[in-house]
Amino acid sequence: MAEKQHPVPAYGLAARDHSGLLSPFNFSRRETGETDVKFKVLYCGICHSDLHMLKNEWGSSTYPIVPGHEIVGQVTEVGSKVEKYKVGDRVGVGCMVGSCRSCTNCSQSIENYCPKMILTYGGTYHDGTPTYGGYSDVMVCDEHFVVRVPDSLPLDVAAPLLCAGITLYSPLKFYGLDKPGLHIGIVGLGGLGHVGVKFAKAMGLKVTVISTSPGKKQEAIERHGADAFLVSRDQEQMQAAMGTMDGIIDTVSAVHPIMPLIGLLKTQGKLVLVGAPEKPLELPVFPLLMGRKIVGGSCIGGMKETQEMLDFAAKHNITADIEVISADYVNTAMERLAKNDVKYRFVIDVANTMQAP
Ligand SMILES: NC(=O)c1ccc[n+]([C@@H]2O[C@H](COP(=O)([O-])OP(=O)(O)OC[C@H]3O[C@@H](n4cnc5c(N)ncnc54)[C@H](O)[C@@H]3O)[C@@H](O)[C@H]2O)c1
Ligand SMILES: [Zn+2]
Repeated sequence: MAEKQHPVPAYGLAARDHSGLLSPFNFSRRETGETDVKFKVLYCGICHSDLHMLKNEWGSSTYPIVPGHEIVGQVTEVGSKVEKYKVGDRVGVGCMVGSCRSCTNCSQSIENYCPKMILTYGGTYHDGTPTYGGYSDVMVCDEHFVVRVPDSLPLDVAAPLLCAGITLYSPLKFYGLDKPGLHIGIVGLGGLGHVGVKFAKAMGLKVTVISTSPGKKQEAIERHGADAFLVSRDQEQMQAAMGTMDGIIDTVSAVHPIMPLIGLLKTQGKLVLVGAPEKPLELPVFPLLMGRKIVGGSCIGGMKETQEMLDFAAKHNITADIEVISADYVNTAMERLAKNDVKYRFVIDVANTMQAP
């Protein structure tokens, strides 16, 4: 029984099956261990991955699922060996809550690629119990997987940075697409895409948004700071932009053609996929060979880099554009997210709207 596994009562929203419908769920969290931080969850962002997981679109979901990996809150208790945090601190937890801490990847601060990485929800913790995410009132997490939210960032608009922010920041850095003056494309102006534009602009890049929705052009440019906007279905526009980009970050959540994107790249340009469609994409080989082009992937970021990203966001005043919702709106929010009807991230006001009855 999830309710009795651990001593600390917790309350949240869970899906019981692949209908993905969320409803109230009583469960429990472990006692605050020596290196654990316990915090009251204040806000939690809704990532498209939550939707994929709720509906078992990746085939790996086990129910019940309490989603949520863009979690921010205030520390209420710390274990005796915790060094970095104290009661009252503003903290966040992203997509992972554990890893082996000893493999090559862990020792290089890329715990996100540890073969034993433990997801914030839908995973199994070291003690054998299932992990539950941030659509819940309380969180307990080892301090290594907790980050500090800088004081200048309001918590609600900072929450989406914990996943969306790091998912765009990390590939820009790793693939060398962070050099001022480079031209990059960002495909999909959703939760990931819109913060990606902001990070890329703060790095001094020229940014073109590539989208199927012409209606997003004005906001992409005026609100998020993009330099240009391409409607991916407009052949003429796409043709005119061929061979102009040093890199492209593709955030699209559904199956889509990547051939036109490869065409937009300069010789030796890089197409980085971060969106996670449920089915494979078709990979045209010749256009890659002819321009020595690179297709890569990227998955969130390590803990050190996640903290660096938050500090960078604070320095450059980067926050997400959000729609704050109450807990009882979450199923409607999921329906809207599935229809791309969100500007640009839903964030649940957990503290004020999610209380145990
Ligand atoms: N790699 C990672 O570490 C990582 C982290 C977080 C999310 N993701 C994945 O990234 C994807 C995007 O997440 P998000 O939260 O930004 O989602 P979102 O729904 O906010 O944004 C997705 C964008 O893709 C666009 N889109 C959807 N279908 C399309 C299609 N067929 N053609 C063109 N554009 C289309 C939408 O209009 C929207 O702008 C999801 O698949 C999610 O699971 C990956
Ligand atoms: Zn996410």
